[in-house]
Amino acid sequence: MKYELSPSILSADFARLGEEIKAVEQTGVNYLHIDVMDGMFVPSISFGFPIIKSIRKMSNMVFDVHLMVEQPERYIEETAASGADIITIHAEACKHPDRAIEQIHQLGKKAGIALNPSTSLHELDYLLEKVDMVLLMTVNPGFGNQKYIPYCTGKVKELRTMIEERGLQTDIEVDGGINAATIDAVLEAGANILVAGSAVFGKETAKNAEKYRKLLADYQENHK
Ligand SMILES: O=C(CO)[C@H](O)[C@H](O)COP(=O)(O)O
Repeated sequence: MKYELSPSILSADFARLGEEIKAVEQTGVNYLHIDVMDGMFVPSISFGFPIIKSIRKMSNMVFDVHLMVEQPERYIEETAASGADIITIHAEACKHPDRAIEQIHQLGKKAGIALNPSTSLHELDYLLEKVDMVLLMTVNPGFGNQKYIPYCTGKVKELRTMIEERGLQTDIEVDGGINAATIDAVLEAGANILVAGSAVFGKETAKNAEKYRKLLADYQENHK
């Protein structure tokens, strides 16, 4: 399994966004987590497609776009056109997730389905075979720098078992409160793509990105 750090630019200094992204990219981190928030599905509003288009021009990282918006199907085409590589929609926000996932694949992008902490894994019963990634929120979505919700560890474990029992290779991404105190638990539970916002961006962005990149590379090396 491949382990990836996906630094969330929600915690970056937007006045120096290009520099911040370069700092993580230069350490060899492959993914970049991009949260689009609409002020409806989640309380806050982050940024939209003009920003994604601009940063696409200066970065070759895998753009891991997390649509925290109501009726995300309205924006799938624009997300793809902006330069996303992975498009993740929330099961709670979408009336026809099966159709939305198909649309993402038709546009040549990887599809992710996201679940809030208290949303049951049963939402995945008929979708798991269709997605490339499941994003499990490990905080209630909407803000960076929140505390990891401990019951999510069991949920990650349960999902990894479900994936293995079905003979799939689906990625599990965890998002929210991932830092030095929680990283071991989510890795041991079976997550392989780790979003980290406040643990990476800040005064020592490059140093933090390198620390977690290396930790994941070592973990991968020891779990072949
Ligand atoms: O989805 C999110 C919040 O809703 C974000 O990805 C958030 O940036 C994670 O931040 P942190 O690592 O600081 O918890």
